[in-house]
Amino acid sequence: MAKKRIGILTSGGDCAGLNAAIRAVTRRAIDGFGWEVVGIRNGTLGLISEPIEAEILDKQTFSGVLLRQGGTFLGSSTKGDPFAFKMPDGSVKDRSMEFVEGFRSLNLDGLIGIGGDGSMKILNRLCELGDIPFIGIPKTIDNDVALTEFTIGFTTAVNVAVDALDRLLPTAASHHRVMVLEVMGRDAGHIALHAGIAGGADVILLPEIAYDMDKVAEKIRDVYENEKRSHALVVCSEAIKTSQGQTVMHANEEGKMNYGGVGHEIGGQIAKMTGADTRVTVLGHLQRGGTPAMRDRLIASAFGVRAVDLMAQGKTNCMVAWQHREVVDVPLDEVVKRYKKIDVTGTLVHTARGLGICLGD
Ligand SMILES: Nc1ncnc2c1ncn2[C@@H]1O[C@H](COP(=O)(O)OP(=O)(O)O)[C@@H](O)[C@H]1O
Ligand SMILES: O=P(O)(O)OC[C@H]1O[C@](O)(COP(=O)(O)O)[C@@H](O)[C@@H]1O
Ligand SMILES: [Mg+2]
Repeated sequence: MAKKRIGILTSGGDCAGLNAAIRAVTRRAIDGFGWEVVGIRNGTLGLISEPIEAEILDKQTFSGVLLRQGGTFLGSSTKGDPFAFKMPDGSVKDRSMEFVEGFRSLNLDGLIGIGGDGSMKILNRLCELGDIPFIGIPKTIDNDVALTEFTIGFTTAVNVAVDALDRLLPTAASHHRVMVLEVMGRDAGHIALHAGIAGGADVILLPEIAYDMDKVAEKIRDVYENEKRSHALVVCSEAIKTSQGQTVMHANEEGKMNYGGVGHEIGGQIAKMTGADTRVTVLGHLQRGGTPAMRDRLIASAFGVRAVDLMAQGKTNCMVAWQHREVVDVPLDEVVKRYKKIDVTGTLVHTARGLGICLGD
C-alpha cells in the first residue's frame, strides 16, 4: 500500500476520551501502515488559519498521560463554521474553499474527524466540496449521534452526574430537602435518563416526554408522606420546557443559543406546590471534564483503529459506530439526516417506570 499522510481533527464541544481516539488513530496509522499523521489544531479553524495550525503526531506524542486525560490536546471549536464564518467586522463569509485549500496545502490524502452531530454535518459538506476522503468518529457527552449506541465522552459525563447524585443524597437527607440536578444533553435526554436510573432519582424529566407539574408534585408528596422519606432527588435535562412551554436558553458570545437554567424553574415550582425545602444544582461543564471512563477509552481506541483501517480500504464518507458490542461503519449521509433521541418505548424508559421513577407524565 502506498504511504499515506492523513489529517486528524477534533470538532465541536470537547469531552473525555478524545485524546485516546487521537492516540489510537496515530498508533494504527504508524504501526499498521507506516503512514504519517498530521494533527490539525482547533477543529476546522486550524486549516483556515494563516499560517495553518497543524503538527506531525508520532508515538512520542502519546508517551505520557494523554490516554488518561480529558479534553483534546489538539483543541476544538464550536465557532467559525467555514460555510458561515463570522468575520471580526460582523459580516458573514463563506470560507469553505479555504478549508479545502488548507487541506491540500498539507499534502494530505485523507481526513479523520472526531465530532458530534453538528460537526459531522459540517465536515461532510466540506469533504464533499473538496473531494476529500473522510472518516468520522462520533464523540459528544450528549450521545445524540444517530446510528451508534455510544459516543466517546458519554459514559464519563454520566459518571459525573451519578457522582453528583451520590453527593447530593446525604445532604438532601440531612436537611430533608428536594435536590434538583440539571444535566446537559442538548435536545436529547440520554444523560438524564442514564444518570437518573443509576443515581436513584425519584423524578427524571426529559425533553422526549412532556411533563405535568401536578404529577411531579404528587410524586414528591408521595415520597414524603407515604414512603416516609423526607428527601427526594429530581434530575432534569437542560432542554425541557418550562410550564409556560418555553426552553431556557442564553446566547453565547457568538450569539448562538445554548440551554441552561431550567432546573431553577422546576425547583421553584416544586417548592411552591409541595412546600418542600428545595435546592437546585446546575451541573454544567463539569460533565465535560475529568479522567475518561473505561468505556470511553475503550470505544475511542476501537473507533480510532477502525477509522484508519477503513481509510486503508479506500472507504470514505462514513462514520465508525458502536453497534451490538462491535465497531461497524455507517454511511455519513444517513448519520447527518437523523438525530438520536431517547426511544420512549425502549428498555431504559421501561426500567425507570418499573422502578417507580416519575417521568412527569
Ligand atoms: N467545525 C465547526 N466549526 C464551527 N462550529 C461548529 C463546528 N462543528 C460544530 N460547530 C458548532 O458547534 C456547536 C456544537 O453543537 P453540535 O452542532 O451538536 O456539534 P457537535 O455535536 O459536533 O459538538 C453547534 O453550534 C455547531 O454549529
Ligand atoms: O460549551 P458550550 O458552548 O457552553 O455548550 C454547551 C453544550 O455543549 C454540550 O456540553 C455538548 O454538546 P456537543 O457535544 O454537541 O458540542 C451540550 O450538552 C451543551 O448543551
Ligand atoms: Mg452535538
